[in-house]
This record gives sequence, structure tokens and C-alpha cells, in this order.
Amino acid sequence: NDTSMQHRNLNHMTREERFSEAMRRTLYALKVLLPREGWTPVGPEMKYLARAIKEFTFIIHAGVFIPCIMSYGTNEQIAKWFPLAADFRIIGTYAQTELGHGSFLRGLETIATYDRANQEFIINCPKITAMKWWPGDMGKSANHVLLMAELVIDGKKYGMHGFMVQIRDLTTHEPLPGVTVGDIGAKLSFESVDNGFLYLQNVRIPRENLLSKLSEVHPDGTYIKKGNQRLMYGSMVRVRVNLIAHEIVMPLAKACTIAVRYSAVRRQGLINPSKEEVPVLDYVAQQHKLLPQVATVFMAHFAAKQLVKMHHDYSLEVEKGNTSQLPELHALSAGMKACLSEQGAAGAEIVRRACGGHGYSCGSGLPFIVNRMLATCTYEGENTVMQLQCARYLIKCADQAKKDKLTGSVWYLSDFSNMSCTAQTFGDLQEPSVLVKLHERRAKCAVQHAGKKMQNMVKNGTPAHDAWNMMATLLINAARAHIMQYVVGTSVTYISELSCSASLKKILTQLCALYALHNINSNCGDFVKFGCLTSAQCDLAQEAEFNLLKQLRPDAVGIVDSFDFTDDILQSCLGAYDGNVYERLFEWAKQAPMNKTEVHQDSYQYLQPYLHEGRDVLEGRGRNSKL
Ligand SMILES: CCCCCCCCCC/C=C\CCCCCCC/C=C/C(=O)SCCNC(=O)CCNC(=O)[C@H](O)C(C)(C)COP(=O)(O)OP(=O)(O)OC[C@H]1O[C@@H](n2cnc3c(N)ncnc32)[C@H](O)[C@@H]1OP(=O)(O)O
Ligand SMILES: Cc1cc2nc3c(=O)[nH]c(=O)nc-3n(C[C@H](O)[C@H](O)[C@H](O)COP(=O)(O)OP(=O)(O)OC[C@H]3O[C@@H](n4cnc5c(N)ncnc54)[C@H](O)[C@@H]3O)c2cc1C
Repeated sequence: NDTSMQHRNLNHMTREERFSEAMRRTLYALKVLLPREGWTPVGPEMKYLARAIKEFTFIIHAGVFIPCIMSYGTNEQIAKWFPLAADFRIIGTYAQTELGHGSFLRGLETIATYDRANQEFIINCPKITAMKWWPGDMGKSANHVLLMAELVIDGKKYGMHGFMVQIRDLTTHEPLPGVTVGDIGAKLSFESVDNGFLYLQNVRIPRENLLSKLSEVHPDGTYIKKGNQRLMYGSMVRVRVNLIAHEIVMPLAKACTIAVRYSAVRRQGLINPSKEEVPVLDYVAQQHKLLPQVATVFMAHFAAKQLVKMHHDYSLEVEKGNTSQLPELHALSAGMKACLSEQGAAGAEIVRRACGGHGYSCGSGLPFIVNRMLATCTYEGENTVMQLQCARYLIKCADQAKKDKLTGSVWYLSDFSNMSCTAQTFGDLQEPSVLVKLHERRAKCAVQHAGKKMQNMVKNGTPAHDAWNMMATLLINAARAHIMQYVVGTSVTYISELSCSASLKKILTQLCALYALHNINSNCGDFVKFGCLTSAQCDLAQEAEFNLLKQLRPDAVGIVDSFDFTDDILQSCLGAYDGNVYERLFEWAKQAPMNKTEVHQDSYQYLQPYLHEGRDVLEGRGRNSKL
């Protein structure tokens, strides 16, 4: 109810206006509005914030920079920088990606050279490709960066390390000497975020600014390794785990709310020629577009909760020095981020397109969501690279499964029980246990298929790295199959253990079955190729999905209402709770800057002469008039 937090009409703002407005809202929210324990908003306000986050800035500061201080800093460094960052007295970002490298971290070129005489690091970007490029909040907001750079001592390289580097004066906000920094310009989305570039030339920082939880440099230049160096990649794992809820589940839920509500209101065409125009939601084709995406929201939410719990348990173990769960967590978080962002971004576009012309209007709120979700396929680990990381772990586990009984998310790779499907009716294929088994079998076969292909190539003399490269598409498919079985399996378990009303459990079970069947029907080639289903059973799977669409149609609006988005959060003329689509669209359009005058003077100057000429022509006075 606080008007300071009401969304302005963002679509009618310039990029710079949106940047300033986002800064205003974010700081107002965090400094004035929200109760905080430490630095994070807590309680119901956090729920609000997660919904309102779309036009917030300082997300990298809050979601990456501060957690990195906690992960990579010693107690002394945390005590020094955490309070400053938590109170926004320093604004930071995570500066890792460079103009020339993003995925291949061993290729990063920014150098931090230790100067023993002065006990300092000298930071340099030796060439243009070494310039940091993309970090959020870096162009105009941040005055510090957590800089990921190659540590060099006496000419020897020690790999990527994290350094705290101040880039702007804390009073004037001007760039410091040796610092060239700015915004990288217009992007597909994230209009309110100043993703930036950063060119560092001979910037000196104290030795104490190397974040030293995992390694340190003594005054004499001695390098000490203190822990599992793969923990240096830990911040990326944490963000991949967290972003599923914030940047995939939440936006897809918003898009589904808008599209389902609009489809219940929009009447277009006839099903029965003798009846009146129907709501487009009555078309099965429309249900087939929308309802599987609604199901994806729930299943991704349940799977993400399980992954967050896994990451939390892992973090407690790491504190005790046990990093044994890291490989599985890395593979799962990389695979989940890639596969769910792929599904989510595609799903948001499917539901946008299902809203016809008005879905193409920014007044629907859908283009904003679609464009924003597309970024999830690239940042925090480009999806292809992440899927291959997941596949790398799966291939290793498949080899190990030949001699050991596996546990955790890959347990099914050592399940050699009979997994043939005996389904005879479409009802059999709506059974959660049947759907879980089908996904486990498909994943196991996909992993083994990719592994076998590579083994055969190597046996025939192909170098292992070439076999890997040539089978990449099969490996990516194996990663997708693994994640789908994880999402279906964890969701079935989660729903079965949920204490809720029978009617709610029935709906959730139907949504879970719809998600699984939609995945089967979208990938039936795999399920038949690997002998999971016969061709006849594939027909039953389609019948089972259509049956669920029919069962869920009556509750479709109620289900998306349960996401509990306010109109202000949705920012959509199509998805507002009152359903007054047309009045809202008209009011929204009238507010467009283009309509602040009846005649657009800037363009009229070009049009006017022709208008006069046209009149001359009509009245027979034109240059070459034949009239
Ligand atoms: C202010 C108001 C708000 C307040 C409220 C706060 C709420 C905030 C919450 C926000 C939460 C989320 C929202 C996020 C919003 C999104 C913002 C977007 C931010 C984007 C940031 C970025 O993009 S940062 C940059 C990301 N970049 C990457 O991910 C790079 C990807 N590349 C890599 O990770 C590596 O290069 C790669 C792994 C691909 C290869 O590395 P390499 O060293 O070559 O290793 P390999 O040879 O492949 O493998 C060697 C072994 O290492 C293992 N391994 C690799 N990576 C990891 C890892 N991460 N962890 C553990 N182990 C790893 C690998 O498995 C190999 O092991 P093996 O045993 O030898 O097989
Ligand atoms: C909105 C947004 C916000 C961002 N925020 C930050 C931030 O705050 N901090 C930060 O450090 N970075 C940030 N990034 C950068 C982001 O992390 C990188 O863009 C991402 O890691 C991909 O790296 P790249 O852009 O260099 O693409 P590349 O790695 O060059 O990939 C280009 C293409 O090559 C393919 N490819 C690359 N390697 C392989 C491989 N091994 N096998 C097969 N195919 C491969 C990829 O699949 C892709 O199709 C952000 C990016 C975006 C879009």
C-alpha cells in the first residue's frame, strides 16, 4: 500500500528513467520499508520482495557480491566488508566475465601480479579482451568489485582468485585512477540494470584484499593453498541454485497467471456453430499450450526446494571440511539451471504467443517476462556448457555404476531391475510411480547410450576429447533426461509427503502427471528408441495428457490465482484480477508518451509538406497533377 513502492508505468519510461527508478525503489525498499535481520529482508516482506524483484537493482550486490564475501573471505575480511556491504555503504558486483571469455574460466586474462616490495597486487587488463564485461550493477552503481583474476607471483600463475577492488571514490563516485568503467549499452532485457565494462590498468590493491579463505599470499610472496580449490567456483553453484526460484519459477508463474486469466476472458470463435463465441481457454489447443507450463511452475518449484535443501546441507558439511557432495551438487545445479531455464524461457514464450496480438503488447506484461527469462539461459553458466558439465558427471557415474551401488540423484544408473512398462490403459500412465520409472529408465538409457558411443569411438582410435566433442548432442540429451527424472521424482515424493487437503493433493498430482506426460509426449522418440514405451503406449500417453487437460480446465484460473500476485506486481492489462482487459489496455495505451499530444509535432514536420501537396493534388494544383 506504500505508493513509493507502486510500480511506475515502466514501459513508458526511457532506459535511464528505469535505471533511476529501480535504484530509488530498491534503496527505499531495503533502507526504509523492510525489517531486516542482518542484511536480508525476512518474513512476508521477503515474499513480497521476491515478487517485486523484477525492477530492483543491486541484485548482484545482494545475491552474489555479499554471499561471495561470506564464502571466500576470512573472518577478518568478513568482519571488515560484510557490514559495509550489508548497509549499502559499499555497492559491489561480481566481476568475472570478460569481453573475450565467459564460459572458459581458465581463459580469463585479467592479471593480479604480487608486488612483494609494497605488499600489493597490481591489477591489469593486458588487452581489450581482458576487460571485464557484463557484470550487473557495475556500469554506474558499484563502487567495489569482487574481481576474479589470475594470480601471478614471480611469473608463476596460480589460477583464478577473488580480489576486493574499489573502483569509484566513495564521496564523489568518480572512477579511481587506472579505472575505466561504464555501461555496456542497451540489452534484450534488464533495462534497469547497469551491466558494465571495467578496464583496469595498473590498479594497486593491498595484499589483504585477496579473499583468503581458500588460499593466501604471505608478505614474502609465499602462496598457501587452504582448501578444495573447486570451492572457488562455489558462488556460481549457489547462484545457480537460488536463481531457479527467483528468475525461472517466479516469472513463469507470472506469465501463466496472465495468459490463463486472459484466456478465460478472451472470447474468439466458435466450437459448436450453434452456440456463442467461446473463451479461448475452451480450445484444447490452448489448454495444451498453457496448462503444461502451469504444471512446470509447480514441478520446478518443488525440485528447486529440494536443490536448495541439498545446497544448505552441503554448505553445513563444507563448514566441517567435507566437500564430498560438491561434484554431485555442481552437476545437479548446473543441469537444473540449464534445463529449467530452457523449459521456462520456452514456456513463457509459448504462453505469450497464446495471447495473440495483445500478447505482443508491452501492456500485457509478457514481453518483459519473456525477454528477462531468456537471459537465464546465458548468465550464471551458459546452458550448453552447464549441460555438458552435468553430462561429464553422469558419464563418470555410469562407469562407476558397473561396479558400485550408486546413491543420491544418480542412484538409478545402478538400478538393473526390470524397468519395462506394463501400462495397458491411459489411466495406468497417469500413475506417479509409472511416470517416475519411465523417466528413470529413459535417463539411464540416454546416459549409457552416449557413453557407449564415445567408448566405441575411442576403441576405434578416436582421441577421447574428439569423441566427447562429436557426441556433445547426445551428452546434452543425457543431461536433460537426468534432470527431467530428478524433477519428476522429487515432485512425486514432495507431493506424496505434503500434508494438505485431498482435493489439493489431487490437483497437484494431476499437475505432476501432466508435466511428466507432456515431457514424454515431447520426447517420445527417446522413450521408444530406448524401449521404455511401445508405439501403442505412446498413443496412450497422449490420451493420458489430453485427459488431464480436460480434468484441469475447470480449475485453471483457480490454480494460477493461487500464485497470489497482485495487479501491481503483474503489471498486466491482460492479467489483472478484475478481468477488465479492454478498458485497461485502452487506458494504458492512452498514457503512452506518443499520445501526450494529438499531433506528434516532431514527425509532423516531415509529413506536413506532403499533406499540403496531397491537398494540391486532390484540388488539381499538384506538380504533375493529372487530375
Ligand atoms: C537488493 C534487493 C534484493 C535483495 C534480496 C536478495 C535476493 C537475491 C537472491 C538472488 C538470487 C538469484 C537471483 C540471481 C539473479 C541473476 C543475476 C545474473 C547474475 C549473473 C552472473 C554471472 O553470470 S557470473 C558469471 C557466471 N559464469 C559462469 O558460470 C562460468 C561458467 N564456466 C565455468 O564454471 C567453468 O569454466 C567450467 C566449469 C565450464 C569449466 O571450468 P574448468 O576449470 O575448465 O573445469 P573443467 O576442466 O571443466 O572441470 C574440472 C573439474 O572441476 C569441476 N567443477 C567445475 N566447475 C565446478 C563447480 N562450480 N563446482 C564444483 N566443481 C566444479 C568439474 O566437475 C571437474 O571435476 P572432475 O572431477 O575433474 O570431473
Ligand atoms: C543479463 C546478463 C547478466 C550477466 N551478469 C554477469 C555478472 O554479474 N557477472 C559476470 O561475471 N558475468 C555476467 N554475465 C556474463 C555471463 O556469465 C556470460 O555471458 C556467460 O557465462 C556466457 O559466457 P560468454 O558470454 O562468454 O559466451 P561463450 O562462452 O563465448 O559462449 C558462446 C557460445 O559458445 C558455446 N560454447 C562455449 N563453450 C562451449 C563448450 N565448451 N562446448 C560447447 N559449446 C560451447 C556456448 O554454448 C554459446 O552458444 C551476464 C550475462 C548476461 C546476459
